[in-house]
Amino acid sequence: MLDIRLRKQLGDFTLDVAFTAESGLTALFGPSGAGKTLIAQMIAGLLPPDEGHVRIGERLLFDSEKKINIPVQRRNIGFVFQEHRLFPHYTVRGNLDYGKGRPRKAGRIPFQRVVDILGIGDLLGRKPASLSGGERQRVAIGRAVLSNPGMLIMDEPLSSLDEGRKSEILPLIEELKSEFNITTLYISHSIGEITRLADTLLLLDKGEMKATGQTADIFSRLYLMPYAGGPEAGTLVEATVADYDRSHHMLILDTPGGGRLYLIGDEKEVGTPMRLRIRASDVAISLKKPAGLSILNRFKGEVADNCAGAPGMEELLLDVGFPLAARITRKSFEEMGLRKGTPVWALVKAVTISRS
Ligand SMILES: Nc1ncnc2c1ncn2[C@@H]1O[C@H](COP(=O)(O)OP(=O)(O)OP(=O)(O)O)[C@@H](O)[C@H]1O
Repeated sequence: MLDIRLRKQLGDFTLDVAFTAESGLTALFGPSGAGKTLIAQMIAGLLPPDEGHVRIGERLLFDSEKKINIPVQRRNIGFVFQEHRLFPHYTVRGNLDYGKGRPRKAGRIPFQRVVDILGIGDLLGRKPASLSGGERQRVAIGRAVLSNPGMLIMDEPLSSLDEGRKSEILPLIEELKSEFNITTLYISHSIGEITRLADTLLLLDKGEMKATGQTADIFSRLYLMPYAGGPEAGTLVEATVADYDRSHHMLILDTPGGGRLYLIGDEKEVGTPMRLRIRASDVAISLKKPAGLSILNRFKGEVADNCAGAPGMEELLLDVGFPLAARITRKSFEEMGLRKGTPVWALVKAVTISRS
């Protein structure tokens, strides 16, 4: 459990935030300059807040009123930064051993298990300079986890990597998360990373918290669309595998509203839950039941809400048994005469849906 309140004035910039988060992975998301790194630094003890408190579980690390300020090295927080920051003269094993911390209540995190999950067993004798960027970052993640931290702060841990490396490491972070359940604050610009990993989302803008809550819930709040990802904004759908069409390499899922959703992908066991992301700009709207179209995903519903988006754009929230965000032109919106309650069909191409 995190319980945080921070106030800090730096020149013209005011950061004033308060939030709590259960254990699990909490993502801190917001545009450049929002104050994400400042929050991380203040929790870590690298920068003193003007006012506030930092509590992780039962440990009070900072309290301006009680004049408590535990120094950074005693806060027991593991870090992963954008660049790896490994010790160049140590081998991979030396780097992993370096951070060894006190065992947590739940016991010491097993070295071999972390090495296996991260796939770095063959690298133990090598020095960081001889590793690829992705390998170095896996070692940096391993070092942070093996320090048995009370909390992990990951500040844009994948942003220096190319897409291929990112998609290799993301599932490893997911596996570490589910296996060791370390309270984690994960800072990222990437909607894809956040929707995949985060249990709780903190949406920050200009030093203020715009929203906090369950990730899927925040992504379905229309008024947050401008903050929640710009062109990447959209909806998270929690669906369940219902069937597999092997000849078309296609998963068939049940959505919360009962409608079927088609998605390209490898076979999964019936009943497997999947979190999917549908970008608002990938949703088209029809007033009539669609026919003669290639688009497989067709959901019947109605307009639940709407608001003006960027110039020329309209943001809509559709109720199709689950909340589905759609972004269309203002021109289409007006020509179709859409308003709250208008019955519509929502269309989503199967190839645009990504596994979150
Ligand atoms: N020492 C400082 N003096 C004055 N202003 C500062 C100082 N450090 C940071 N700031 C300002 O505080 C704001 C928040 O900075 P911060 O680095 O936390 O943003 P961020 O959300 O992490 O951004 P990014 O995603 O680009 O890393 C910025 O406007 C920054 O210019």
